[in-house]
Amino acid sequence: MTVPEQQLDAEKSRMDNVIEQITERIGHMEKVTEERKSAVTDIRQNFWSDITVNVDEIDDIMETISAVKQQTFVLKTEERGLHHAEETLDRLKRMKDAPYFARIDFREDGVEQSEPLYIGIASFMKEPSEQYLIYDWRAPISNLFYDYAPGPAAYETPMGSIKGEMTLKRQFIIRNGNLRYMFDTGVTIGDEVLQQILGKSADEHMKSIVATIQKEQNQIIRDDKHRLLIVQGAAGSGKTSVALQRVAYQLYKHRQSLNADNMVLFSPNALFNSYVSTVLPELGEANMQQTTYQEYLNLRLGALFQVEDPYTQLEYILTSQQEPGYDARISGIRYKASAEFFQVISRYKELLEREGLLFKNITFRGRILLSSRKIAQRFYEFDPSIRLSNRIVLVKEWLLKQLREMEKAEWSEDWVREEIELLDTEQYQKVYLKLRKQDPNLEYSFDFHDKETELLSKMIVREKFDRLREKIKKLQFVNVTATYKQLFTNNDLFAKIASGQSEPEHWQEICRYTIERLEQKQLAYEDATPMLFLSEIIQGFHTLNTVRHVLIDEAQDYSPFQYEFLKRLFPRSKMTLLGDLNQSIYAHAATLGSYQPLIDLYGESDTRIIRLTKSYRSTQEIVEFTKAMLPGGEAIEPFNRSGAKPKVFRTTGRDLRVQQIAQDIDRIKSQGMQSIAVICKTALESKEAYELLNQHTEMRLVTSEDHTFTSGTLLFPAYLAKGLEFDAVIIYDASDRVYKHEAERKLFYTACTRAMHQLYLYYEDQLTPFVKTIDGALYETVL
Ligand SMILES: Nc1ncnc2c1ncn2[C@@H]1O[C@H](COP(=O)(O)OP(=O)(O)OP(=O)(O)O)[C@@H](O)[C@H]1O
Repeated sequence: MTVPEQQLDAEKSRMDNVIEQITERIGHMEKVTEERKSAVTDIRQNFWSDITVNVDEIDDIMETISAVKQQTFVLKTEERGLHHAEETLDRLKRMKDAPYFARIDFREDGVEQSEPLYIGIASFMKEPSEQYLIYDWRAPISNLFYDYAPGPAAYETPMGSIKGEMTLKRQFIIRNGNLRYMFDTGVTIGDEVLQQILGKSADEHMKSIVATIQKEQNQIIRDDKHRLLIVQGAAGSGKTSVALQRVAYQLYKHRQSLNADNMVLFSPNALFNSYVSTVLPELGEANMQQTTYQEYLNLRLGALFQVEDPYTQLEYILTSQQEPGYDARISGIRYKASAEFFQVISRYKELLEREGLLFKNITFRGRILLSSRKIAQRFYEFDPSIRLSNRIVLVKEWLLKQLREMEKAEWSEDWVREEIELLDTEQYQKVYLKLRKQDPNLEYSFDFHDKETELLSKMIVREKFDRLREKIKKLQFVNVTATYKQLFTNNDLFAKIASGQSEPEHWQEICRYTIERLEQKQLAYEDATPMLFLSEIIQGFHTLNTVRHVLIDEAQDYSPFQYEFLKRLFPRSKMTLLGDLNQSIYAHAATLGSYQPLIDLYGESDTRIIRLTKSYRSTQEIVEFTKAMLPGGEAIEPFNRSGAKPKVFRTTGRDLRVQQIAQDIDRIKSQGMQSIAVICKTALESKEAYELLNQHTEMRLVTSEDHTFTSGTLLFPAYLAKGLEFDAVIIYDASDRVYKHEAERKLFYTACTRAMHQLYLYYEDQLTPFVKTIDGALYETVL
């Protein structure tokens, strides 16, 4: 709806006025920041000169400590003040360029006049009246903008619901302090602004969507009631965007009790982390902790095993169909990801409380000091009602005590004398000084040599035993690997604890494969979480209690087993899971065929599922084309933005295909598109494609080792492109020999849905059966 000229002028002059006030405030805050900076520097420089250090008497020492504490407190307070001033300044500078993006006029019931309210990334008040010139988008009243069209409306406050009428809803696009565009809207949030935003080129960083959050997305951002929030959203429906705005919202709403360090985002890989890392700072918030599941596995298990990453596992699944043992591996992956296997490990724990836990021999210089059998005997002598992990602690203490006795027995052993002979001067010197300190006249006494030998012996033995003690303190005497392995070597044991479950297909082969890898100190990705879980329940869980909110993007890629583990890892946390079952690409995906296992985690009453069906990323043509690949894809709704039809090229031979792709890339670039992705099925295919294509046109090969996302022409396997988006996507080889098996459908869909404006597919002979639309694309044959 166009706005009359007169109102446009009024808005412009209001905006200029607000910017002027922001500019003034910036000036003021710059001064405040400078003053605080110099106060902090001053305290740091004069930290000790303001304190009288006196350590003569105990009272003096106490007084000195108290003065240091006092001074530290003053410094910390000033530093906090400086940090706050810098943050405010930074936010004001950001607001100066675009102070707000919306206006709503709201008349509260019982009040005559409606109030205009302007909404921006943060609140701004007129001084000294404290009248709001801008409301933070997260303030309760701002909810009106996201949830209502003009007409009756209401918003919630801590004091209750405020009802009234929205008489105007207006949107602005302000850039660099200039009002570029403004219009009044009748619907919840007008399509015009969104169309402009979505029509732009892809960026190397994700953008914040605060100005155009849609009603169904807003529910996700503001949900505060449920322990577990599950978002099932179509490709491009804004799941990642919403997750980040949700973090910003939570940080605002619970600013007294929550900070960015209490929130963790699990994302698929480091590349994706780099892609989303700027959204929160853009909103003036600190970034939450960002990690990947693999990073956590490596942290916990990396010292003991070579832990396979999910991409290596996936690469095997996609490329090794013909290899012996393939079906057994797939069956093993599925089983070890399942809730059934989780149950097996839980029942195993109950059994281990009574019998079967394995320990390691404690050896010293090739001798067994304490045998695993003896340790096990001691372990099972403790009262069985004591928790497994507590009994381990008791065994640890017992072992340390035993060790003290054994250490003494070593002092007079021959090997100690031999080691003394080999000591260097520095070590001798150390002992000599120590003895002198004990008795300055000692070196003249007749037993000096004996004393020296005694001390050296103790020193040598202690050093060696310290290493043993260190291992015992880290509970390395428990043989978790062997205890896990037992499940695969002892058929009777497995049958006993898995009773009631049907034996997984290819079980004997799964067992062989598992044992073989463990013996090579390799941990297959499917074994990593079960092994870690077993280790935690035996040795005590390393819970992360300070984390209050966990967000998991690409949630469909985690298994029920992993969710059970994460639930225990973060016992005090809310969870937001954002996923799309249509983009499940892992072999264990079948174990999460629905969200039921997730609902079971915290129970129905503590769980909410929200579905997002509208896709914003791609043009209507691309969405129509891609949704036809999915059974049940009809439910996906494209956002109203039109573009070119996807193009499908049939070529006669690989060389021609490569030439055609290279030509198309150059043409797309000449149209001004910044970001182009050539997507292959696997890393293997990507390498080959890169070697061929790079001879014709410049591009970057992306691998799972990459940490930074950049724009330009990138080439990578589909699974690494997850969560990302590009102006144009080129599917390197869409032939049916590449994408044929049903298990590859979702991978293919994921690859195609990365395209925002243009999509190209190339194939030879036969096109993949997953492409169904005939009218929705342009078909061409290149000869
Ligand atoms: N309300 C919105 N306003 C503006 N842009 C939006 C909105 N919602 C989504 N988008 C845009 O749509 C694109 C897709 O969003 P996002 O990546 O968050 O979707 P997704 O559901 O996580 O996708 P996928 O599952 O395919 O990775 C992004 O460019 C995002 O900025």
